[in-house]
Amino acid sequence: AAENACRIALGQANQVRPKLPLLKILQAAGAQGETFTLKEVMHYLGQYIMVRQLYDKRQQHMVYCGGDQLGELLGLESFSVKDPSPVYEMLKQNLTSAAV
Ligand SMILES: C[C@@H](c1ccc(Cl)cc1)n1cnc(-c2ccccc2)c1-c1c(C(=O)NCCN2CCN(C3CCCCC3)CC2)[nH]c2cc(Cl)ccc12
Repeated sequence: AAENACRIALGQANQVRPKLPLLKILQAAGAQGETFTLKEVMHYLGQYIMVRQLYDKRQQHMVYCGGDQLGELLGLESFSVKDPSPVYEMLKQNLTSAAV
């Protein structure tokens, strides 16, 4: 009924469309397609960091992304996963709403 239609519409509403530089990073981590939920974007960025071994093996909350496309996108040499603000800042610049 109407609430279902609304739920379906809202379900679509939380899709985001990464800009090309971010999309390339997500695809390098195995992402398919061009629109994602924010949760999926975070998952693939985490996978990317692991696959590219950008985190410090001893201090595993530290990510050293200088020299990597991720660092280019963040404008950072490194960051701690304990302070997500630079990542959210980057996402604000690199995600557009995919609402129909
Ligand atoms: C809470 C969450 C988070 C999520 C977003 C943010 Cl902006 C900060 C923090 N988080 C906590 N540690 C990590 C992390 C740490 C090192 C290497 C990879 C991921 C993550 C990140 C995830 C993720 O999807 N995390 C799932 C569980 N993680 C636990 C850590 N695990 C690894 C830790 C290093 C050793 C191998 C396992 C992987 C699964 N996605 C991210 C994307 C970015 Cl741009 C940065 C960090 C993460």
